[in-house]
Amino acid sequence: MSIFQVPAVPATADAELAARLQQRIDRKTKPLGALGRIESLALQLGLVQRTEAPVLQQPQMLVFAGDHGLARRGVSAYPQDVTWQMVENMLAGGAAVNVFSRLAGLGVTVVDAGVAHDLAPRPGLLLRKVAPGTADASEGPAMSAAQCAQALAAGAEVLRGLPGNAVLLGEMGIGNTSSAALLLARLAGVPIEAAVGRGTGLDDDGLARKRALLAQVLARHADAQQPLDALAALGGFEIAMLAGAMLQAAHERRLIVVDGFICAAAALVACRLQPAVRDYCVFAHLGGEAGHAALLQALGVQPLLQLDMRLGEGSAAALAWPLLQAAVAMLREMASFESAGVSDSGG
Ligand SMILES: O=C(O)c1ccc[n+]([C@@H]2O[C@H](COP(=O)([O-])O)[C@@H](O)[C@H]2O)c1
Ligand SMILES: Cc1cc2nc[nH]c2cc1C
Repeated sequence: MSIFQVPAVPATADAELAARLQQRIDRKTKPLGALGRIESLALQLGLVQRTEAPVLQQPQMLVFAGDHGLARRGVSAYPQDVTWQMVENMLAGGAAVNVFSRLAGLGVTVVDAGVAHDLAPRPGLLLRKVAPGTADASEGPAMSAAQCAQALAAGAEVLRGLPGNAVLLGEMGIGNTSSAALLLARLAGVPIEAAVGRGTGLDDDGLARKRALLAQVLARHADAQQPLDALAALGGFEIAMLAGAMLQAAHERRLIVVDGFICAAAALVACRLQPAVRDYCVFAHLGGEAGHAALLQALGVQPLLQLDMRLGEGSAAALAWPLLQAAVAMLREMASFESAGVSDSGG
C-alpha cells in the first residue's frame, strides 16, 4: 500500500525579522496602519520569503478537478457531467478562472485528479487521475487509504515540478461542497447542519435532503477521526491533491493563495497534518457557501475579500492576486518619511 510521507513545514515565525518588517512598513509615507490588511499581508509575505523585500515570481494558477460518487445522491443542483464540461471550458479559456487569471496575468493549469470522463491530453492539462471519481461515501469510504495517499502524493508531485514562488489553488468538482462540509464537521467539530450549504444552488428541499444525507454519511464514518482517515472516507480526489500540493508548497516556502470553501477545506486537512501550513496561506475570500465562515474561523484566518462569490475554480484567488502584488510593491517601492522628506508627527 502506498504511504504518503507528510513533508516537514518550517514555521515562518521570526520575531527579529517581523520587527524589521513592521518598522519598514511603519516608516512608509502614510499614517500608522493606514494600509490596513495590505500591511499585514506584506508582513506575512516577508516572513514567508524571509526578507524585507519580498518578490512574487512566476505565480501559477492550478485548478484540481475531480468527481464524487455522492453526486449520484442528488447533493448538487447540477449533473456530474458539468465537471468534465467545465474542465473543457477552462482548457478553452472560457471559464471565470481564465478570465480573471488573464486580467491578473496568470496562466491556468488544470489537473485531472479524478474526473469521471476521459480527457484528451493537451497543453495546460496534467493527467493525474487516481480513479474516474470517488466511490459513494454513503455506501463506503470515498477513497481507499491507498488511493488517498496516491492523490496526496500526486498533488505534492505537481508542486515539486513547478517554477516560481507562489501558487494559486482552485478546484472543480460537482458534489465537492459535500466532501468539504463533511471534512469541516469531522475535523473542526462544526455541526453538520451548519457546515452544509446550497453549493451550486440547491433549493430548500434539496438543502434539507443534502443535510439529512450528509448527517448519515458522517455517522457511517464515525471511526474516521484522524485527518487522513477522514479525508479517505469523505473525499474527494481533488481535495486530497490540493492538500498534498499545499503541504509541498509550504515545505518549499512558497506562498499559497487559497480560493473558496472547498480549497479552504483542503487547507484544513493540510493544517491538521502540519499546522505551520497556515502561515503560508492567504485566504482569498469569504464567500456565500453556508459553512465558509465557520471554516475560516476554525482555521483562525481572515479572508481578504468578501464579494458574495460561491463559484470556486480559483476565481476569487485570481481576483485577490493584485492585492498581494500591491503588498509587495508597497514594501519595495513606497517612499519612507526619511527618503521623501515628509514630516512624521506619528512619533
Ligand atoms: O469555492 C466555493 O466557495 C464554492 C461554493 C459553492 C460551489 N462551488 C463550486 O461548485 C461545485 C460544487 O458545488 P456542488 O453543489 O456541486 O457541491 C464545485 O465545482 C465548486 O467549484 C464552489
Ligand atoms: C456551470 C458551473 C461552473 C462551475 N465552476 C465551478 N463549479 C461550477 C459549477 C457549475 C454548475
